Parts: sequence; structure tokens; C-alpha cells
Amino acid sequence: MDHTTRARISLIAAHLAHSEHSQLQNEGVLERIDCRSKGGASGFKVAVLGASGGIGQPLSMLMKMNPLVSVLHLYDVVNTPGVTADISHMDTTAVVRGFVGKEQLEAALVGMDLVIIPAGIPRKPGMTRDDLFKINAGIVRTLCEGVAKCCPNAIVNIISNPVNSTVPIAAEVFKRGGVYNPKRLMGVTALDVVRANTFVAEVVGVDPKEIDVPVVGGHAGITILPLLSQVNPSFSFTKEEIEYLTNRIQNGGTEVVEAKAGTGSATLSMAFAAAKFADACLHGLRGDAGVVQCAFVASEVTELPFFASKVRLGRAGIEEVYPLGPLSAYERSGLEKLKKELLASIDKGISSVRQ
Ligand SMILES: NC(=O)C1=CN([C@@H]2O[C@H](COP(=O)(O)OP(=O)(O)OC[C@H]3O[C@@H](n4cnc5c(N)ncnc54)[C@H](O)[C@@H]3O)[C@@H](O)[C@H]2O)C=CC1
Ligand SMILES: O=C([O-])CC(=O)C(=O)O
Repeated sequence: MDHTTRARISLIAAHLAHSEHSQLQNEGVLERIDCRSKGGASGFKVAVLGASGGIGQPLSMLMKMNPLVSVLHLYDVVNTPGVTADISHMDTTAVVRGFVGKEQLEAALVGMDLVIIPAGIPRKPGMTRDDLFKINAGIVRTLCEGVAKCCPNAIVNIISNPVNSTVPIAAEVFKRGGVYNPKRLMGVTALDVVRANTFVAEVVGVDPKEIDVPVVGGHAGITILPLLSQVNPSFSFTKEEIEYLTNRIQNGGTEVVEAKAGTGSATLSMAFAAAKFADACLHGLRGDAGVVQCAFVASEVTELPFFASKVRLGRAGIEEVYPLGPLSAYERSGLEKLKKELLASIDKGISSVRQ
């Protein structure tokens, strides 16, 4: 597609984002924009649910910048027309469409390859992630019912907390809808890895880009278990360094919640981590080799039904869940300690849908 055509498409898309006419009235033009913008080349359709929020907005911006995305659907219960109009002016390839309110959820989801869910309330100081369960469980359940109905083959990235419970909730919703594929459901724990890389890099004095720290278990407090014995490239840490790093990584979320003093939790670093993780999912879908990330997934790595560990991403979603590998005595003890809490959170999610 030449530059002139591309410019015309951007103009029409921006105009439609501002238009008072409904999505349906614009459907014909938008479909043509979709087809032409892809120019026959590959490109993925991605939806962000909760796109107007603290995570949703920067995440949507980063997904608009991703060259693997051809169509970007932004859904929320409020404010998506404004966010969509704003993001649609970015001169990158993806065509952006906004959807607002539950009556537009299905239209937002039809045909999506990847659905990213950062919808839900965040923590305030003094709260645990589990304190968000009551409200966020219902939000995730409703959104996943929409996914089951409209894009049952999409990869789903769950960001909404408590991840240790919302991922099992999503699995139960998909089972009820008869569409559950454990290879396509992932809890996003990428921020734990991003933090671990940053904090380890500070301690050893290297560029964080050079560091890869596996973080396993779950996504809350002691269930977050960094494997410092498996840092790549390998470093040997003192006992004090291991304790400091493990504690800081496990409490990174609380560090941000307290610094934000009641105005929310991590949004910018989360959007960065989620965009990195989504990009890995898209590279996997494209068929790239060797795409490995940590994620909270259905698992047989331990006796728990869900567990975060390294996974290999491919065309099917999760192609392989890697075993934990050799652990230090400190990590083995951390693993045993986290199991009770993680299992309770998993069971809470499952039973909330089954009852
Ligand atoms: N997995 C992780 O590592 C992390 C997870 N989180 C979690 O992400 C979630 C979102 O955090 P923020 O963006 O800071 O919150 P926020 O309150 O700024 O944004 C949440 C957005 O969700 C929307 N929303 C609420 N109900 C909805 C529904 N039924 N359908 C669609 N959208 C809906 C709201 O309108 C709002 O725009 C929280 O649960 C938070 O705890 C936050 C940081 C890291
Ligand atoms: O701490 C929170 O509530 C948000 C979160 O999951 C994180 O930043 O890791």
C-alpha cells in the first residue's frame, strides 16, 4: 500500500472515531479500512478491555505502536471515544476502533486474535490484591463470557488482579462455554520479571536489558518467587542480596501502591510489561521460534493446577510449559511456603464460578 492510500485510511479512521454515527453505521467503511490497511500482509487483531484505565491507556498506545497489530479494538465501560480518537491520530499502521459500554462488548471482541484484560479496580495502601476479588472477579467473568461467545480461539492475557484467582475464573468461564483451551489462557506476570531484571541489574551493576530472571509461582506477595539461582547470565549473590532482592521483587507492587498514596497501583511499568508480553504472544502466533516468557498458566509443573513458570509461545499459544529446573535450598523453601496461599486463591476463583 502506498503512502497516499495509507494517509487517506488514517484520515477516515480518525474521522470515524470522532463521528457521532454508530459503529454499525460505519461498519462497511471500517471493514474496507481493515482490509486495505492490512494490504494482504499478515497482521493481528488485538482488543484491550479496560482501555480507558491507568494501565489501559498507555498499553493501548504501546499496542498501536506494535507493527504486528493491524486492528486495535479499545473497549471500556467509560471514556473510550476520547481515548480512541486520541490514539487513532498516531501515524502507525494499526486501525483503531473504540467500543463503550456492555452493549458494545461483543462487537469489540468478534474476530480478535489476542484479548488483553486490564479491566478492574486497583489497590489502595493497606489492601491486598485479594481484597480486589469481589469486584474484579465479576468484571473478569463478564468479559470472559464475551470472549467465549465472540472469539473463543483468541489468546487471552489476564492482567486484572488478583491474577492468582482471575485466571482460574477465566478457565472456569471458558469450560462452561465449552471453549476452554489451556494453551490460550495466560495470567500476565511479566511485571514481576521486569522488576526482577531491574533490581538485579542495580545490584550487579549491569544494563537491565542484559539480565533475565525467571519468576515463578503466582502474582501476590510470597507467591511471587524469583529464581535468583537461574539468573541469566549467572551471578552469585550473597545471602543478604538474595533476601533483599526476593523481598523487593515480592513487594514491588506494594512499593508503587504506597508511593502513589491512594491514587492507584503500577500503571506505566505494567503497561510496558504487558506490551512486551503481548508482543511475545504475537511473535509466537506468527510462528517465530524460541519465544519464551514467564506466565501464570494451567500447569503440571507442581501439584497446583495453575502456576507461573517459563513457557514457550507459538502458533497454538502455549506450546510448552518448562519445568522449574534445579532450585537452591532458599528457593525450595520459598516454593513450599507459597503453595498453601496460591492454592487457596486458585480454589477461591474456581469455586466462585462453580457455585
Ligand atoms: N498483573 C499485574 O501485574 C498487574 C495488575 N494490575 C491490575 O490491573 C487492574 C487495572 O488497574 P488500573 O488500570 O490501574 O485501574 P484503573 O481503575 O485505572 O482502570 C481500570 C479500568 O477498567 C475499567 N472497567 C471497569 N469495569 C469494566 C468492565 N466491566 N469492562 C471493561 N472495563 C471495565 C474502568 O472503567 C477503568 O477504565 C487492577 O485490577 C490492578 O490490580 C495492576 C498492575 C499490575
Ligand atoms: O500491586 C498491585 O496491586 C498491582 C500489581 O499487581 C503489581 O504492581 O504488581
